[in-house]
Amino acid sequence: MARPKPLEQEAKMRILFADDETNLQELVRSEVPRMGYAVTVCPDGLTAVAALEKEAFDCMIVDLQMPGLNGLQVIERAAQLRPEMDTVIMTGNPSQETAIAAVQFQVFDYLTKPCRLADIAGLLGRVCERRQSRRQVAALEHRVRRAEGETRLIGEHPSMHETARLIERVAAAESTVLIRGETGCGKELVARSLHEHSNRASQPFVAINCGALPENLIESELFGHCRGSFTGADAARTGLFEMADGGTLFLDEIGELPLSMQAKLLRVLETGDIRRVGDNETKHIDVRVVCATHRDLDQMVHDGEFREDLMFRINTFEVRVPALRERSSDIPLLASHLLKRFRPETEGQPDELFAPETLRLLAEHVWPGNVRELANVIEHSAILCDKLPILPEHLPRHFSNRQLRKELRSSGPISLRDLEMHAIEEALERHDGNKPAAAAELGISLKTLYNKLNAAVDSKAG
Ligand SMILES: Nc1ncnc2c1ncn2[C@@H]1O[C@H](COP(=O)(O)OP(=O)(O)OP(=O)(O)O)[C@@H](O)[C@H]1O
Repeated sequence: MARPKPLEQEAKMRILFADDETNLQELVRSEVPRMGYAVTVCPDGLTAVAALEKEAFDCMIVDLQMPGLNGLQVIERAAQLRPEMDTVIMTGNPSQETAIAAVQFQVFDYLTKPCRLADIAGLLGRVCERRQSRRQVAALEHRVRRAEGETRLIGEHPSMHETARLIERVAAAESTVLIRGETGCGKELVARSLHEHSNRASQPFVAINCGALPENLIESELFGHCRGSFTGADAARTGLFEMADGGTLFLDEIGELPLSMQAKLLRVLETGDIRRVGDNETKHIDVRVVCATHRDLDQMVHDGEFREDLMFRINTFEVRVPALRERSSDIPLLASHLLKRFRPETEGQPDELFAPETLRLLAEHVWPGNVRELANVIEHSAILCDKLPILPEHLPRHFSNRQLRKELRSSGPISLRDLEMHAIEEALERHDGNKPAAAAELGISLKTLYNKLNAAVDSKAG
């Protein structure tokens, strides 16, 4: 007999069973709890609706022929009262009418009478599995939303308004879009926003970083493969194009795509047909492709590193996302938005969340890593700060060193040690605060770098 999965047993699925047959009522009342579920048995439709009004159930098994309200009337009412509940029909003679009603109310399944206990158990096991996968999907969606943040482009700078206007205009078109901008400036967010403003919004948005996969894997990642098509292909695999069917495929870092794959991508964009690795058949798919790059694709075309015909195919529309330093007036707004992402309970305006000196330091930074770098800085500060506002001391070390540098400079002639600090800070800024990288560039050990930073702070404190 099928057993419910442990996760669902923990939550103990609640079943509403409605049938006027007393034998079946008795059987269900005594046996279903033994399967690990809580069950409420109702002898007719009216009692079932009354139970639904009072209590929430995970699954309802309902007979179609009952006195008072019949099964379909109960289902109709249940769809209004408990839309989350899964419904199963029980019937002695499944008719076309039943089937149509089943589709209309999105009934999960039906049982044909006389039904055996094993049938009920098997069916409840399937309901469990479905509810469990739905919860897992919802949990994953929640995690993704938390990690990515909401798809809202924050920014009041005219260049961001222009980007937002372009997104709205281009979203409805089916054409491919090329998003250009520096690393971390929000290209993926723009791609998601394009998808959400398009007619495909309810379909999947699938993203891949073309630079993150070795050349030999990228084809199977994009187009899928058949079982046994290469060593290690133990099972067939659906490619990202198929996963995105009906929706949008975001090809990030398109400039990293090897030339051999560029030719294959061009073919897919022209025909809409994909072929899994090792397959002879092609499959037609309906995917809108959005690409992004931080590289100079025109120069790459010129240098023969990127196919010109592919370039023409992907840049029907271009959206340029401005670098953060070009819109530094947006930093307070963005910093507050990101702080609220890391601390969802946070409320308030930028000048309540950040000290004026903190905002000044943030505004002066050049942000080579753009909004992603700002997000890292804000996450760092949010962890260090117990009570808002965020002060300069909560910012990563290289910010407080910048402040220190300014103070040292304005206090008189520059000493050799100040100059050394200046070189260190510049290196840290260039490497986005990455100390090992900065130390390597300066030709000193990491330990020496730490010693010098600590000495600078101590001499200021002293
Ligand atoms: N205008 C914006 N409003 C709110 N959040 C933003 C904005 N721009 C970027 N972000 C956030 O900054 C982070 C980096 O953005 P995203 O991944 O879209 O950048 P990217 O340009 O695609 O980066 P890469 O070049 O590395 O692929 C994300 O957490 C994103 O939510």
